[in-house]
Amino acid sequence: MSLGMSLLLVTEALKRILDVASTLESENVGLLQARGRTLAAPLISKLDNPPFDASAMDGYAVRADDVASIPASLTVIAEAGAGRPFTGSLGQGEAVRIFTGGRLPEGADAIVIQENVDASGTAITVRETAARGANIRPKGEDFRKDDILLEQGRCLTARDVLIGASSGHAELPVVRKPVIAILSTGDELVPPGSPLGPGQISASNAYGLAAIVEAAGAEARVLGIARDTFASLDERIAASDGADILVTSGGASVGDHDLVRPALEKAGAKLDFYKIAMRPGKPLFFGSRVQNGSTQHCLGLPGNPVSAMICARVFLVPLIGRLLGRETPFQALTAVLAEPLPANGPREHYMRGLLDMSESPPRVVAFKSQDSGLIKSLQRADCLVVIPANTPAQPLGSPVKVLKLDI
Ligand SMILES: Nc1nc2c(c(=O)[nH]1)N[C@H]1C(S)=C(S)[C@@H](COP(=O)(O)OP(=O)(O)OC[C@H]3O[C@@H](n4cnc5c(N)ncnc54)[C@H](O)[C@@H]3O)O[C@H]1N2
Ligand code: MOO
Repeated sequence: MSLGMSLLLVTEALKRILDVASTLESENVGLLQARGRTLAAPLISKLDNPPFDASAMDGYAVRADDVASIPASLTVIAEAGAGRPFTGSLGQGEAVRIFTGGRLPEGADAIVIQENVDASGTAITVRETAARGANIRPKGEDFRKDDILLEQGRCLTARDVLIGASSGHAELPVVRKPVIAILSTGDELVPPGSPLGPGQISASNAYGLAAIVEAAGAEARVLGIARDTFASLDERIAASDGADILVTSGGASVGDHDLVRPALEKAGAKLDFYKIAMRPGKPLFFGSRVQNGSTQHCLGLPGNPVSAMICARVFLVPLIGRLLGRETPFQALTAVLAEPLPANGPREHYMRGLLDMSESPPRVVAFKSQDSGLIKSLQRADCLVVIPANTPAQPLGSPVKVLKLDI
């Protein structure tokens, strides 16, 4: 465990977090519950699509040879609607009335659309030729039985669900949703909407964090607010039993009331690291504890709402991704500074800013004030400008790494 002044680099901290996490077990869910879940195995088609040669239009199934010279007179011998196939066979000079989705009758090899036909009882006159295969969707044209349609690890979209249903699956195997317990700590916190007493503030972190957790494909279990006492922390930590990750906010620093780490250690957690070379996010800690044979990862976020949210995006979202068996890298891009930046200190700085993608290369401005108490600037920002530790002052036009904020 790294303690005291040895601050871990952000990349190293992230690696250590991801290295100890592995994909959770899978479960089957119905198609209506599948969107947003992570596919636990490749999706293999059980069917050909279409399952039979099918008409793409309303009209008449014919033999292409019979309509090679027009006008052509044919006799309608039967009807083939969708789901009501004609089981006989079509001979020379014959046609079958067919509708979109109807199975192509044996003997037919083209569909003439009804707009090109004059009908009088069972006698029809075809006014346009139709080439072999015209308006027919051949069996298996789209996909075939045993084709791999979706790769394992995909976050299922609406279109994925559609193809799951089309390929004969009533349920899909998905990775179990990680359960993320979220614990707020601090004597000063009151639930949002409650009147503030002296020195109190609105406890916002759990709500922002729960939203990130849900967006990342996990289930949030909000544990409420623990007071700055071991008794209160012990009780709330116990309520996290069974959760895959326990995220705490606040009480991570060095103050007299920062009891979260000792309380977690009391509850059996082994700390892996504490303090990282990141701004905001210096007092971040990570560890894990084993309960009833399963591992619970413990991520301690700083209390400042901006720090908590940025650290959740940088560390918690990839950790959830790892439990789900999918990669969720931050999409880093390079932009140039539209305003100069002062020299950076000893921590990698994740600066809130605004990105202008309409220029090439994109231009970015980092806000002047980066105090981690300023919630409105996080809300307004659309990116984080990442400045490595100890970078000297940078003039306008300098290239910088930028992470788009998608939270
Ligand atoms: N002497 C030092 N003081 C501090 C250091 C340091 O290295 N030496 N680090 C600073 C840094 S950096 C940070 S970040 C903060 C984080 O400290 P904690 O994680 O212990 O957070 P708290 O003190 O509990 O809270 C900080 C701030 O955030 C507010 N807060 C807490 N929880 C919530 C919540 N759920 N919703 C909204 N706001 C919350 C809290 O009221 C405080 O204002 O420590 C520095 N100090
Ligand atoms: O690292 Mo703290 O999160 O800057 O305010």
